Amino acid sequence: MKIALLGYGRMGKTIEKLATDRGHQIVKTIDQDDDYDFNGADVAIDFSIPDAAVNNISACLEAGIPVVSGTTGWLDHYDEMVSLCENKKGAFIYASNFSVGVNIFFELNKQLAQMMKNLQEYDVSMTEVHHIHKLDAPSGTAITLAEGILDHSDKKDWVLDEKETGKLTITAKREGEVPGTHIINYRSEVDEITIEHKAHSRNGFALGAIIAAEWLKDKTGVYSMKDVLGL
Ligand SMILES: NC(=O)C1=CN([C@@H]2O[C@H](COP(=O)(O)OP(=O)(O)OC[C@H]3O[C@@H](n4cnc5c(N)ncnc54)[C@H](OP(=O)(O)O)[C@@H]3O)[C@@H](O)[C@H]2O)C=CC1
Ligand SMILES: O=C(O)C1=N[C@H](C(=O)O)C[C@H](O)C1
Repeated sequence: MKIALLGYGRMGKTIEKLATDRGHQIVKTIDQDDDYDFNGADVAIDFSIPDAAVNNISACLEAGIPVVSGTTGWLDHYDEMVSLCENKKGAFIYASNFSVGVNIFFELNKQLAQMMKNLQEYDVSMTEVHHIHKLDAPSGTAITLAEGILDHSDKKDWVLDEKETGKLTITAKREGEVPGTHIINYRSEVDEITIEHKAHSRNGFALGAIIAAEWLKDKTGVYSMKDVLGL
């Protein structure tokens, strides 16, 4: 498979290594200020920055190239990208987190939230920990987890680093080179339940994105990692 990488930072470079090991070819890396010449790519993978994701995804869809995006912090424009993909009869997957483990964790989180739904004595909160270079907070993964909780809760919204009655608190910590840790805690006066996903490196995110690209290459439509993994 011929891959164009949009964004050639920590994730772009990790994907390059793992994709090459799987027999794929990186035919183009597009970083800031590059033009959108995809050099015959079969598929594009975007791990760039929040401000660039919409232009990058649009350029792929306009060029008829299936696109996998893992960039976080741009989701106010998600519906526009879905419409563009449908208009162009293109192919598009976004995931806040491509690792298989986190996608299992998303399902576990929803099941736990469902079980805790009527147990008013427990208060739920979330903590995410990432490296100091991360531009957005809370993480995209934390927002997906929060949506999974809010769907089964009296809480109406989430708040970042604050406590507000009726809202889910997400605490975002930035420490050293932490690849990504997400913790959900249900606490009552008598006990607490905690579930945690801790990435040991970026390899899980990168491998998941490559698997998504392999899966998407010959399809049209808008998909999620749930479709890719059959969850
Ligand atoms: N969904 C998932 O599974 C995961 C998502 N992420 C997300 O992926 C994104 C990238 O993370 P990471 O690799 O760590 O970040 P980096 O900062 O290491 O890489 C981002 C790269 O994008 C480049 N860039 C800037 N502007 C553009 C542009 N217009 N077009 C293309 N590239 C551009 C930057 O170039 P320059 O340095 O020159 O500005 C940089 O090389 C983040 O949003 C992060 O949250 C990360 C891990 C997993
Ligand atoms: O910026 C990162 O590094 C990560 N970003 C994603 C997010 O915002 O959820 C996924 C992962 O946690 C690493």
